[in-house]
Amino acid sequence: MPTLTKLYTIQEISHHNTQEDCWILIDNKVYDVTKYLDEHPGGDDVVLAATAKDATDEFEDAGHSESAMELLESFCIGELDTSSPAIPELEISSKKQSSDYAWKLTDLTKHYWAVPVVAVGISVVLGFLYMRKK
Ligand code: HEM
Repeated sequence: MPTLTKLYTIQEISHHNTQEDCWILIDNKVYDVTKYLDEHPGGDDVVLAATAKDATDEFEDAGHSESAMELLESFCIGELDTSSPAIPELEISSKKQSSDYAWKLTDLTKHYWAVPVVAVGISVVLGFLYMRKK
C-alpha cells in the first residue's frame, strides 16, 4: 500500500530553525517541535542548536526516556527525502562545472572547424591568383 508520508528535503528542513518555527530531524524523520520548545525540560536553546542538521546523535546522547520518545512521535510531520543531495552547494557547483566543460568543448570544436575552412579558403584564393597569372 502506498504511504502518504510527506517528504522534505534537507534544505527545506533547515529553513525551520527559529523559536517561532522549529523543525528537527531525527532518524530521517521530521518533527515540528515549535509548540514544545517552551516546555522542553532541557531548555529551548539545546533544541534550537540541533536544527538544520541530523539531530539523531544529540537526541540520543541526552539520554531521553521512553516517554520523551513517545512525545517526540506526536510531533512527526514527515520524513527526509533521501534522494535530495546532502550538500546542495556541491550539486550546484558540479552542474555549473559540467555546463562549463560543455561550453568549452563546443568552443574548441568551433575552432577546430575554423582551421580547415581557413586553409581551403587560402588555397582557393592562391589557386585563383595562379590561374590568372597563366
Ligand atoms: C535534539 C535536541 C534535544 C536535545 C539536545 C535535548 C536535550 C535534553 C536534555 C539535556 C534533557 C535533560 C534536562 C534535565 O534533566 O535537566 C532533556 C530532557 C527532556 N527532553 Fe530533550 N532534547 C532534545 C530534544 C527533545 C525533543 C524534540 C523532545 C520531545 C519532543 C524532548 C523531550 C524531552 C523530555 C520529555 C525530557 C525530560 C526527561 C525525559 O523524559 O527524558 N527533547 N532533553
